[in-house]
Amino acid sequence: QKIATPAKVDGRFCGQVTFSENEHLSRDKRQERRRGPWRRPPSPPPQAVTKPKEVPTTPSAQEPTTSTTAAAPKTVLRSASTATDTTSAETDASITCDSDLYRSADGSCNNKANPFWGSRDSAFLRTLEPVYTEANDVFGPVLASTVDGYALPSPRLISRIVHDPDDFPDRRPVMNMQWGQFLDHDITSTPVNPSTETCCYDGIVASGVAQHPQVAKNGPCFPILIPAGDNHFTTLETRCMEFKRSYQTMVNGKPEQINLNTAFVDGSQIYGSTEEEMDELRSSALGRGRLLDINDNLPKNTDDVCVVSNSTTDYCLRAGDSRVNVYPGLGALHTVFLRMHNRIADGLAAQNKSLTDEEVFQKARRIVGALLQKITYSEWLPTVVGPDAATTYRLASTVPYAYEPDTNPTLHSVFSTAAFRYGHSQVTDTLTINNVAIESVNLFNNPHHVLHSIDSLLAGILGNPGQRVDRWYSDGMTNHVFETVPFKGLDIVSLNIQRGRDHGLPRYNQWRKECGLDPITSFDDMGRHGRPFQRVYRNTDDIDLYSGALHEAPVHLGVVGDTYACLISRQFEKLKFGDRFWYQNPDAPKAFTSAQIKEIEKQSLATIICQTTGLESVQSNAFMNVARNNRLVYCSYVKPINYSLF
Ligand code: HEM
Ligand SMILES: [Ca+2]
Repeated sequence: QKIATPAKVDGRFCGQVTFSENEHLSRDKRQERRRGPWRRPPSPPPQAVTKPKEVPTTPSAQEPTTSTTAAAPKTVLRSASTATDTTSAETDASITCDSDLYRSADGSCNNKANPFWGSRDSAFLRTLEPVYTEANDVFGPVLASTVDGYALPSPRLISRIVHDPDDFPDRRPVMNMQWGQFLDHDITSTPVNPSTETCCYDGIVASGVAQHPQVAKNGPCFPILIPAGDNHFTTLETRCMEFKRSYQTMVNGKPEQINLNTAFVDGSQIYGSTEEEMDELRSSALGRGRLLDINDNLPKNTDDVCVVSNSTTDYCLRAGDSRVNVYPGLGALHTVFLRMHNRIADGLAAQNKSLTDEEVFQKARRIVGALLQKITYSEWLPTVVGPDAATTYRLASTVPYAYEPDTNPTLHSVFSTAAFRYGHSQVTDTLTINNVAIESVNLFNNPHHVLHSIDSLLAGILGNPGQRVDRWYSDGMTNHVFETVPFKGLDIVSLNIQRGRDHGLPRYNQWRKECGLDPITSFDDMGRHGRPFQRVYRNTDDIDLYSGALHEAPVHLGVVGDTYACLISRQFEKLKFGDRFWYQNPDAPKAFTSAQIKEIEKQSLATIICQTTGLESVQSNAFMNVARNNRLVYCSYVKPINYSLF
């Protein structure tokens, strides 16, 4: 039962986010929208705080380098986040945080003194300064060894030699991976340069150039040139992989990338990261406070590019994050939470006849956000970074909560560019749906199974083992990502390594030191993994973070090694203690009562799947296998939230 793929999906790769003009409202428009009916009238007088100076982009980085390059998007970029945690930004405009009842759609005004911390369009933060080559005002990616000046290995060579396809099933189910992607799309989305140019031009490989000519000029093209001898991309035509550099702004004199999502774990992948997106995803047609649906499924996206094998029954899905179609497991979780929002809205509306559409919507959104935080921190994170890091970084929900206004929740570049991409190693070669193992190439960008087989899809994700986080990847992820034309698929490992270089990310050993770990001084330090690394890298100090960290053995009871556990835990600590609307914050506006928190904490991903699908049972921690200490929850016994408490 293979689903046919169309011959061509237009030049854009699905799952890659670019700016579009209408995504960007002017600040005035945003301010105007922010004054929705649920916003408290400004009494006491609104607190005016300053907005950081609009940061100009370097013409060399952003101006079209060829006639086919699209203009840089018009957007108000926020560098309130500043290049490091400690530097302060210049300011020139102000934003009025006139509402305090609920989270804003774009995450602004969460921190009252620094209203853009964690908001959409913030520049990423740096713990270690970015490293770019600097010549003639061009900041380019570092492509040579800092030790001996030799060219760094091609990302594809690293992928093929170090991260070759192999099969090491984990004890944990596919859901452990799937929550990671769903959560990732709540907190980070880095736009690429909006140019529509095809970077792999005819003859680029045959000409023998080391890099695309635009690299020296900081143009958008930075395609991955594949060395001869590749076992999959063998022809001159296929030995070039499309890659556009990320959109850049300038922060403290250096290029910086930006985040299109709200940093907070606030359900922005469900609700959108702007007021406009949120408005478009809502509907009161079937009752107050609901999200738009089509027969309890996600609504239609007419702008996206996805595989629609049967246009009468299938359509591209729409959600708060544009990448919803990339993988069916992801679309399934989006559907579960869309349904959960609508169940909650119906429950609240039935309980309280006087609530307006707006009030029901915001209350339901707040409960869904709390559920996401509870599941992420209490059920999922300890299985990823292990219970020790969860304790060290105060991630457990049993730690008494006190909001820290000096904690900046804005995402760190290293987290989005490398550490949190560890989950690509967990992706399996197939998903079993209706008893058929379907290959990745027929899963990417294909909403069919989400629309027609969600129960079977989820049962497979909960019941089948995922892959271990290790240096080995599935063939689907290294040779066939978003493939619609044979041998024109992408390699996720190559993209991740190239992205690290695009963003000027310091190298693996520097991050080990930053995390208080010993640097790797000899390939022998890497044990049996040293040999493949030595085949591609000349020096251990050249190893790219994304690649190097994946040779580490997992931490006790977690899936990632020490370096990623450190980088991931640090970020989640900030996302918790830097979130004024954190569900356990007793001082949050409209703070949940302890009875309400208890009621929320009774729910789990298992009970939520139970309430929104036809499954009969789900293991109580959905991220671990069924075991004596992880028994099945029988869905017929699951009680919905007691809405009378809210
Ligand atoms: C299930 C299949 C998945 C596919 C097909 C997929 C695909 C992709 C692609 C194509 C990119 C952009 C790469 C680039 O050009 O830089 C990306 C980025 C990323 N992925 Fe995945 N991914 C998957 C699963 C996951 C999982 C399980 C996680 C985490 C546990 C994850 C975390 C990330 C992160 C953090 C980014 C960077 C996001 C940003 O800021 O833009 N992905 N993924
Ligand atoms: Ca978010």
